[in-house]
Amino acid sequence: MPPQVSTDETDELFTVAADYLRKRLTPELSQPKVAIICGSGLGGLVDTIEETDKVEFSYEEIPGFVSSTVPGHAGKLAFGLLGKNKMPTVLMVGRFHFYEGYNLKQITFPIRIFKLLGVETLIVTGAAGSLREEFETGDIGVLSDHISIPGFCGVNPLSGPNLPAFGPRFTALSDTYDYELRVKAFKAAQKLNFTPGSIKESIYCFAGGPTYETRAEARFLKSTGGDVVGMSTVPEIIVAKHCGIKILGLILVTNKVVEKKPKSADPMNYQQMMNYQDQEPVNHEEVIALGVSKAKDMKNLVKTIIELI
Ligand SMILES: O=P(O)(O)O[C@@H]1C[C@H](O)[C@@H](CO)O1
Ligand code: HPA
Repeated sequence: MPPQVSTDETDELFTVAADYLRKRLTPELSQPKVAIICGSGLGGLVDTIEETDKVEFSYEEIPGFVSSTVPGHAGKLAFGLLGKNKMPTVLMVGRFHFYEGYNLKQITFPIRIFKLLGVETLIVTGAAGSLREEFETGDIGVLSDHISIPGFCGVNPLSGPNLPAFGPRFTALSDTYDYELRVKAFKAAQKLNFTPGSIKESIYCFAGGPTYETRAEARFLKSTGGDVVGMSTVPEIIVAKHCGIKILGLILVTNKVVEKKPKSADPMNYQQMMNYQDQEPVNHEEVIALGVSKAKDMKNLVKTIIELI
């Protein structure tokens, strides 16, 4: 049974967890340069590494890791070589979410382990709902910025004592999303002949979940300037930025966020105007199914980006 994480114990556990993994890996795999976090339904990204090289650890066996409790998040760490350039890579096949009851230190614990192992680039993937007409289901968003709704209320993974070994007390987030990596994402999409316009720069709104948005919340989020909304991604990105890892965020648009009222409603017909039920509510099964159906595109995209690094 691995030690359980409490916020106070976490600091020493970074070294314990990194040593645990290092001791069980070949020198080639124990110093990954790239880490990938697989979002809902995107666990298939693990197939981008060759089966022959792959070494996997279930989260339950790694000191300090909590468990993935959400369907579509397998709960294992996979090490291997990825792409033609055989990039040493670690994949989190399944992530942790705030709404699972974990604190932000627990959710972001793996990021500092990656830093200790030598990771220089983090590719975060996730599912998100579209807040904009022009963001269609199945589109891929390349994150250019984010808005952390919990962050405005002081819910931030860097709250509490700073860990100077990893980074400064105050971290600027104005240039969080690496320019070169964003360009590489678009180059890779072009190389793969993705439909023009199906990959777009996007601003991600982080909401705590697990509830999807009310119509009024959706309207509020649209007014903030965000393009997509999801329940993850930002905590990991903040901690990666704190410790100087380069970041690329890739979002799969799995659904459209609810509309205020039916578009077709006749303003003179109160029965139509008050009937909000004509849009199917979003559900997690649909989110996973979309992820699985786009898995091949996401895999090819990530692999091609890494070959351009
Ligand atoms: O882990 P991600 O952000 O990919 O998953 C999204 C957010 C919730 O976990 C879930 C809701 O359907 O999908
Ligand atoms: N809202 C929040 N999180 C999500 C959504 C959504 O519509 N879709 C996938 N994750």
